[in-house]
Amino acid sequence: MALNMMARGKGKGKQAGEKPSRAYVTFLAGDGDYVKGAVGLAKGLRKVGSAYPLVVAVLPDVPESHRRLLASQGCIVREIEPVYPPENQTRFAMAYYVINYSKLRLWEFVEYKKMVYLDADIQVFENIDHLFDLPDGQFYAVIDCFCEKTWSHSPQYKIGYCQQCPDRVAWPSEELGPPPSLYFNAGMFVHEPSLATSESLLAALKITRPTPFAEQDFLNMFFKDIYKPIPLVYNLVLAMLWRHPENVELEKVKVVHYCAAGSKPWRFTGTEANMDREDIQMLVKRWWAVYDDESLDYKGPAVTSKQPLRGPLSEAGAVKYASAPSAA
Ligand SMILES: O=c1ccn([C@@H]2O[C@H](COP(=O)(O)OP(=O)(O)O)[C@@H](O)[C@H]2O)c(=O)[nH]1
Ligand SMILES: OC[C@H]1O[C@H](O[C@@H]2[C@@H](O)[C@H](O)[C@@H](O)[C@H](O)[C@@H]2O)[C@H](O)[C@@H](O)[C@H]1O
Ligand SMILES: [Mn+2]
Repeated sequence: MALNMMARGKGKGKQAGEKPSRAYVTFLAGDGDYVKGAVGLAKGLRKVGSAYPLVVAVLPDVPESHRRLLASQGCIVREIEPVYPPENQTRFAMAYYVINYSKLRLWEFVEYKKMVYLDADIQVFENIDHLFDLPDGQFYAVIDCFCEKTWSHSPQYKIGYCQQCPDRVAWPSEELGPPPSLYFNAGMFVHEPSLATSESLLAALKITRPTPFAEQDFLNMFFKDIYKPIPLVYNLVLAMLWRHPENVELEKVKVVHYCAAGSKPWRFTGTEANMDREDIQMLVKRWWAVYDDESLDYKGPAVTSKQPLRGPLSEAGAVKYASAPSAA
C-alpha cells in the first residue's frame, strides 16, 4: 500500500510541483451504469469552473475500460480495497448498500488535506469550491429526510417524525428518550483525510453491528460530535421535493442528489413512481444536458495514475467482493 507516499503531502498547502491539497471525490463500484454518473459529475464540475480535480475511488471490480473512460474525462482514478462490515443478519434498506462501507477508504487519501465527497448520482449545478474554506476539524453534510419508505424500519418513520419538520410530530421523549441528534445524508460530505481517523474508523467498524443505512448510519455515529449541518442547497435529496417542499428553493439549489428509486438519470424510464413529476423531469433533463455536452469533455493531457494496478491484496479483496450484491 502506498501510504508512505500519500502521507508526504499531508498538512501542506499547495506548493510548486506538488499535488493540490484539495479535491472532489466520488466512489465507484461494479461494471454497471454508475460510471455514467461519475462521468456526468466530472463534466458538471468542469461546467461550473471548479478549481479542483475529481478523484474516483474505484473498487477492484470496476473494469479497465471504465477506468480509461474516467481518466479520459480528466478524473484521477484510484483503486481502493473493499471494506466489509462485520458478519451479521442485518437487512440493509437496500441490499447494495453493503458496498458503501468502502467509502471509509476515503480517509486514506491523505495527500489531500480536505475533500468534498459526492455520490456518483449527484450533479453540481453551481460552483461549490467555497466548501473547502470551511474551518477544519468538523464534518460537514446536509441533514436527511426520514419520510420515504426506505425508513420504515425506524422509530422516526413509525411515529411520523422527521428532522426536516421537527414540529409536525413532537418527539415522544417519555417513551423514546431524548430526541436523536441531527442525522446527515452520506451522499455528500466534506472530510479531512487522516490515517489516524482512517484507522479508528476501521477499528470502530469491527465492533459495530451493521444497521439498515450501512456506512451512513456508521458515519453518523462516528462523527456525531463534530458534525455540522450545512444548508440543503448542497445536497438536495430528491424526495424533499414532495416531502418538504416548504424547505426547498429549487432555483437556489447547487447540488442535486438523484437518490430515491427510479430517479437515476441514466435509468429514467418516466414510468416509475414520481417520474411523472415536472420538477423531476426537469432535473433529469438538466443532468442529461451536462452529460451530453461535448464541449465539457476533458481536453487536457491524459491523467495517468501513479498507483500500481492490482496488487495481491486487492485481488484477494476482489474474490471476496464477487459475492456482494450489486445495484446494477
Ligand atoms: O452499483 C453501484 C452502487 C453504488 N455505487 C456508488 O455508491 C453510491 C451510493 O449509492 P446510491 O447513490 O445508489 O444510493 P442512494 O443515494 O440512491 O441511496 C453511488 O452514488 C455510487 O457512487 C456504485 O458505484 N455502483
Ligand atoms: O448506504 C447508505 C446510503 O444512504 C443514503 O441514502 C438515502 C436514500 O437511499 C433515500 O432513498 C433515503 O430516503 C434517504 O433518507 C437515504 O439517506 C445515501 O444517499 C447513500 O449515499 C448511502 O450513503
Ligand atoms: Mn446517492
